Amino acid sequence: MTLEAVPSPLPSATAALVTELARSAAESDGVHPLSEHTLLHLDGEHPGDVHVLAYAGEPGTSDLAGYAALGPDGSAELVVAPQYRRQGFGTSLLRVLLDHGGSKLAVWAHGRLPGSDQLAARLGLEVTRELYFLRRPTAPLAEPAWPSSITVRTFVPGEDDAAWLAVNAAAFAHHPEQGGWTQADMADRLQQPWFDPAGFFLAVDSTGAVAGFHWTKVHEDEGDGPYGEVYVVGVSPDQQGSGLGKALTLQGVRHLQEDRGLASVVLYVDGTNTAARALYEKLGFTTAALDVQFAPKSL
Ligand SMILES: CC(=O)SCCNC(=O)CCNC(=O)[C@H](O)C(C)(C)COP(=O)(O)OP(=O)(O)OC[C@H]1O[C@@H](n2cnc3c(N)ncnc32)[C@H](O)[C@@H]1OP(=O)(O)O
Ligand SMILES: N[C@@H](CS)C(=O)N[C@H]1[C@@H](O[C@@H]2[C@H](O)[C@H](O)[C@@H](O)[C@H](O)[C@H]2O)O[C@H](CO)[C@@H](O)[C@@H]1O
Repeated sequence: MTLEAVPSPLPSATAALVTELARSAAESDGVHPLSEHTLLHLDGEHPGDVHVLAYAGEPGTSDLAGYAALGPDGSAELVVAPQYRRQGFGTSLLRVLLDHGGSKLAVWAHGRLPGSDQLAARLGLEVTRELYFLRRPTAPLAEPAWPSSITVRTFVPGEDDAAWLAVNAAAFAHHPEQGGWTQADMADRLQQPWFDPAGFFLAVDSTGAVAGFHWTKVHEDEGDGPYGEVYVVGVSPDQQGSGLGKALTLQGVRHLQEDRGLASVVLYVDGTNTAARALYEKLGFTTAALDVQFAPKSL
């Protein structure tokens, strides 16, 4: 076993090995081990990112047994190839993450698969965050009821970027990742094949200011048939409690099931987000899976 910590950028040949390793694990586990953010950061230079590579044999060969990603904020993910499990690769990768991330480390366990709790406990980590994965099969939905003076339109790339970033930052000021999105984070996603401005809704007030948004996403080529996602819904704090979030959510889900003909819609929501969870439960979403983050136990 050989491990090496590599600062971004990752050589493209190595990135391809990591992508294949993640695909193999997802096929075996039924859960993707790496998030959209980590996959986007496999390519290109992202200052502060660290890639940890675990080789069964010599470094630099194609015999990649495991991979871990560590961001400058301490968020991390790790995956061991199915054929290399129970051989200590996960423990070794997690030790390197702890060496580099220290007390800031917050490592995801998507789907909280068997072994993740045991591995975390062995190295003194505890669950510090729960992220619920909800699903709603296509079913009739009410028309959106827009608050007075609010109209809805779709996002115009290159024109609405700054306004969206400002409302997103305000709506998610207390969110560990979403509120900190930059123009670069947005641009990464606008360039993705799944991006569709027709599925990105902006609620604007009588002055034309953006009061809220619902950005939808369609997942294709992920094994099962295509499905939609409530990718992110946000309402400006001064507009919250007026029915806008419900109207925006309805607008996007109706678009996914009626305009895009998708059989189901999913979404992710933090366990502590009582307002959003209440809204989605009311609209018929139910829990399909749970992701957790582990962090070093507080002393
Ligand atoms: C998939 C995702 O994007 S998850 C992330 C969702 N976005 C965020 O968390 C960003 C910060 N929060 C927000 O932007 C808003 O609070 C939202 C989007 C969660 C809700 O938007 P709002 O406009 O406030 O919701 P709205 O007024 O439409 O209320 C709809 C329902 O949500 C629930 N709800 C809203 N606020 C609360 C609250 N503070 N406590 C409990 N339930 C609440 C209620 O069930 C409400 O139904 P009601 O009509 O019976 O009151
Ligand atoms: N509802 C959103 C904004 S608050 C949310 O909670 N996003 C999470 C979620 O993101 C998903 C993840 O990146 C998946 O890999 C990707 O396929 C989905 O499209 C994303 O919505 O999980 C992330 C952790 O894995 C988390 O950082 C986001 O905040």
